Amino acid sequence: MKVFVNKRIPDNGIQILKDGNLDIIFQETENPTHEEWLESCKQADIILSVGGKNKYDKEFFDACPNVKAIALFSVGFDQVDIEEATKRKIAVGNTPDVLSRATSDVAFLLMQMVSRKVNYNTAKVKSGNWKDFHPLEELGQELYGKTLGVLGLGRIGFEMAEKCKAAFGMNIIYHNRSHNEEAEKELDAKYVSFDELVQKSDIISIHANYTPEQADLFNTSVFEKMKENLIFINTARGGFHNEKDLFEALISGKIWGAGLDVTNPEPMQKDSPLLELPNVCVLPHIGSATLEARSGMARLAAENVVAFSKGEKMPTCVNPEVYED
Ligand SMILES: NC(=O)C1=CN([C@@H]2O[C@H](COP(=O)(O)OP(=O)(O)OC[C@H]3O[C@@H](n4cnc5c(N)ncnc54)[C@H](O)[C@@H]3O)[C@@H](O)[C@H]2O)C=CC1
Ligand SMILES: O=C(O)C(=O)CO
Repeated sequence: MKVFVNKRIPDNGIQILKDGNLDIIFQETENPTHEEWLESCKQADIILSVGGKNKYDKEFFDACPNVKAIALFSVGFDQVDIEEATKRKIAVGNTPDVLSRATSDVAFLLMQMVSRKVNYNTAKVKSGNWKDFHPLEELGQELYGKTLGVLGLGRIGFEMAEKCKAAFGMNIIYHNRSHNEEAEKELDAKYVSFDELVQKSDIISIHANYTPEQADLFNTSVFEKMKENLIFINTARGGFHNEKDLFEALISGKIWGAGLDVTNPEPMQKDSPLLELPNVCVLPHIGSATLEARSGMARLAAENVVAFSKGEKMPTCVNPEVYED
């Protein structure tokens, strides 16, 4: 079978594909146009897909009837119309668990960077604007004993809550599709409604899976209900927050600060007004960017490809219904 790999992935993944006797098609150009990418997809039976830019929807499946499976190099699968893929019996795999530590580390890091305005303060030193010690300047806020609100307490949300509890003795509240009994037992996490989460949290960290129905979930009417000291952290997907509304909430003092690893659009425009604010820290979607996580992702994605090519079930399949008769 032919597998199309649209970006270079760690060597351990390529080795697994070679050992699985797959015929590998690599993307020839560094920044392919949509048409160039689509042409390569048309030749493949399986796509090993890196990045969130390429969408796998009805239009794509119609254009590439030969494609039988998609192995994503990500745990998030919002770039795929899963319902449509399942209808066509196209198996979709993702890369859970191996990146939970790295991604929750980034959420934890952003929370601390924002709480002490690290971004702004390092820029101050670099620009020569560090003048003198002042008792009233550059005051941050401490995180000890605060309430962390997790939206989407799954694999990554759990690890973020665990770190916040261990490091800062935080109270954990969460809103999820269902109760997370492990978190309730081990972290004393309390299930709350979305409204309660918004009103009671000192820090909100988003770790839910994104769907288009949740676009702009965090908008002015939601920011208005938050505490004034609220630190907003999004490492899930940029579509969850409305960037303009977030900016307004920050400059009007409705909330205190924001740390983003994901933006809408990505990459963020370099003239985004958010980048001018002292209590904001933006990272370029680096949640899973560690050697360890990326090699785990390469392994899982390649194993999904090989399993599918042998007629076996993908080990980490998003839509296992495709294997039912
Ligand atoms: N910044 C980065 O580099 C990375 C970002 N991510 C993002 O993190 C997300 C979460 O990953 P995992 O923790 O592995 O997924 P998961 O599936 O283990 O956890 C997500 C949880 O969110 C819940 N959920 C979904 N929609 C919800 C809603 N509207 N309200 C409340 N709860 C909701 C689900 O029930 C589930 O418990 C991914 O889908 C991806 O978008 C993942 C890895 C790296
Ligand atoms: O895995 C994901 O969903 C990412 O966003 C990148 O690792």
